[in-house]
Amino acid sequence: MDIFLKLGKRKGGKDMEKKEIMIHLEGISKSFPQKRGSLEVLKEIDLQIEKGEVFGIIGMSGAGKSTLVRCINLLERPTKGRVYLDGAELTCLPEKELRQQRHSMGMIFQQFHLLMQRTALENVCFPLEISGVPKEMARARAEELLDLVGLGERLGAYPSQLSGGQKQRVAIARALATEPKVLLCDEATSALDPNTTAGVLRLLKDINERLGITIVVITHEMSVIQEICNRVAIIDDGQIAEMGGVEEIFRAPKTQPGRELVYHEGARREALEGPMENCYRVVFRGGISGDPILGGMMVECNAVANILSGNTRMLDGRVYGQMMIQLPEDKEMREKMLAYLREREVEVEEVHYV
Ligand SMILES: Nc1ncnc2c1ncn2[C@@H]1O[C@H](COP(=O)(O)OP(=O)(O)OP(=O)(O)O)[C@@H](O)[C@H]1O
Repeated sequence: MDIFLKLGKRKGGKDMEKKEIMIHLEGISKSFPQKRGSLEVLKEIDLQIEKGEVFGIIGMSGAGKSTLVRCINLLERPTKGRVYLDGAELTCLPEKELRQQRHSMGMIFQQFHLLMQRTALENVCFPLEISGVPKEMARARAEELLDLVGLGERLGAYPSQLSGGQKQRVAIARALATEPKVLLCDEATSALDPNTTAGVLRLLKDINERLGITIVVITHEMSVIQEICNRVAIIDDGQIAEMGGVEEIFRAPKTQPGRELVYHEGARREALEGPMENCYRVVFRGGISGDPILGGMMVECNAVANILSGNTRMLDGRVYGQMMIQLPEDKEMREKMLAYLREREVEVEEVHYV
């Protein structure tokens, strides 16, 4: 298998770069038998995740995200296709060797899955003990990892004595115990409040940067993707609808599932509010509080835009603002206003619901 992916020319003008691939899914399909026939949950998924990147997989409920992540570590056997990890095919391995390879993939879950009768330290020691690491060594490594996740002072605490965010930190330390190449995160922050979520995401990013571990983030929340991922695949009905850089997809999603996730965080507003006329999504560099471009447009054109919603996002260290606006019915006036925005390098796209 070719484990190098040619990326082509990048924005900064760098020449062709070769990136090594950590996870390669080739034509993955998965069906579950039903009383009558079968349910096709994944359909011919092709995906390459580079070494050292934080890759997001996003989709609405039932899209097949969890099944996909379980096919990566082969907790679920794909019906068709091959899975490669760091150049080695996993799908052809006998169960014993596969168990060995699974140590290269740590996983964390929404519900933490900690052993409630064991302390934080014992939870982290557990995978080391079952893989035969001597007790003292396991303990030393577990202490080091709990320190890394900010719980160096809570080694003796039981899960019931820890907050949700702390439990997830223990789970992260446990997942790192076997020194995996990849960390799979299945809705790891979905049970946490926004502040705790931000802390856990910062920790994951830090682990990615410090340890160079490839991270795969499964989520239904675009804000999670925007916070830490480099690239994202949007899954819809068991297929990849769209894939690309997070910034690129935020600025101009190309597919309907992509637009629903970016514009409305996955809520199907169309069904709730019905179509609207003359509505546009505008994306500004530098956030929406900086240059008063919309104000300038209204003064210059002597017409009013109805501001329907707006927010600011930080993507890869750069600030972007997005707004949903409604422009006047008069076509000539609308075009004048749109031209004003486009001249100022604001990205504008007509939307049919907000
Ligand atoms: N073991 C199974 N047997 C039968 N059907 C399954 C099984 N696992 C998943 N499914 C079905 O596959 C579809 C996709 O489920 P999956 O959990 O992968 O989606 P998801 O995108 O992770 O959704 P959610 O975020 O709601 O968990 C669903 O219709 C689900 O009922």
